[in-house]
Amino acid sequence: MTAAPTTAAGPAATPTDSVIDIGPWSPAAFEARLRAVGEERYHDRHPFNLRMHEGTLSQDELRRWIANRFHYQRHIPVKDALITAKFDTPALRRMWLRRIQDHDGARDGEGGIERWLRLGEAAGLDREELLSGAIVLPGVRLAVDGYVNFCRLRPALEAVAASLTELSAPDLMRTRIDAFERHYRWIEPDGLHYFRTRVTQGRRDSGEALDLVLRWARTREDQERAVAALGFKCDVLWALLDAVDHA
Ligand SMILES: O=C(O)c1cc(C(=O)O)c2c(n1)C(=O)C(=O)c1cc(C(=O)O)[nH]c1-2
Repeated sequence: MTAAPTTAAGPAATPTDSVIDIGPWSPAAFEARLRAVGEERYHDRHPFNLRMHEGTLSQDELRRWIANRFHYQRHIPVKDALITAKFDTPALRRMWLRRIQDHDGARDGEGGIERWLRLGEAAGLDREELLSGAIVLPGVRLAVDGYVNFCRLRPALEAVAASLTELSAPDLMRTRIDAFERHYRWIEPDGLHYFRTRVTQGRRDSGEALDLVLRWARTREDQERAVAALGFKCDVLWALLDAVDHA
């Protein structure tokens, strides 16, 4: 190997040194990096989701997924409460509290958690069994704990960036609704209401979160942390499906 040429002033710049740029990415380049993480690592490519979409999951497999995903759903408002507590303005807290209300509803019998329970019932699962958490797999518990604790411990920028998997979620919801209507007709159609609601909610939530992340990440280091947070969240969703797939 040849050493890099030196000058009297010290080592000369190598071609690699000359392209190192530690300034922040432009907003467009930063957004492209975030979107690329979703395109490469989102769980829509997981083998379990691919099988779901092609219609080859058995009834037991689909029920196992619904029961285990319920564990994720019921923890979303918990992690959103942890994120809300990091904000120091009423406007930000109001924005994030709406997410909690989307899941918990304004009263009993409303909201995303209730709609997910109805999805479970439409698939023949017992509401009390879902609520008991008895059928949650160890790997799913760990993945969900990982996400909640990430949002508990990391700064607001990273916790909000982790939610940006939702940039890819609306497309996945449409694919899923289509697959359920076509291949899994044994599930009562009313049960799909959760997914229909999430198309609009996911688009609005991810748009708001993206605006915040683009605004808050001023340095390259912040931007890289945000990209890494989104990569971590992709791992959470992937690990959850690994556990369901290999059960
Ligand atoms: O079914 C899915 O594939 C899926 C994915 C995601 C996601 O990308 O994190 C969410 C949801 N669903 C969802 O229903 C939901 O409420 C939600 C909240 C969040 C979040 O991180 O704040 N992600 C997701």
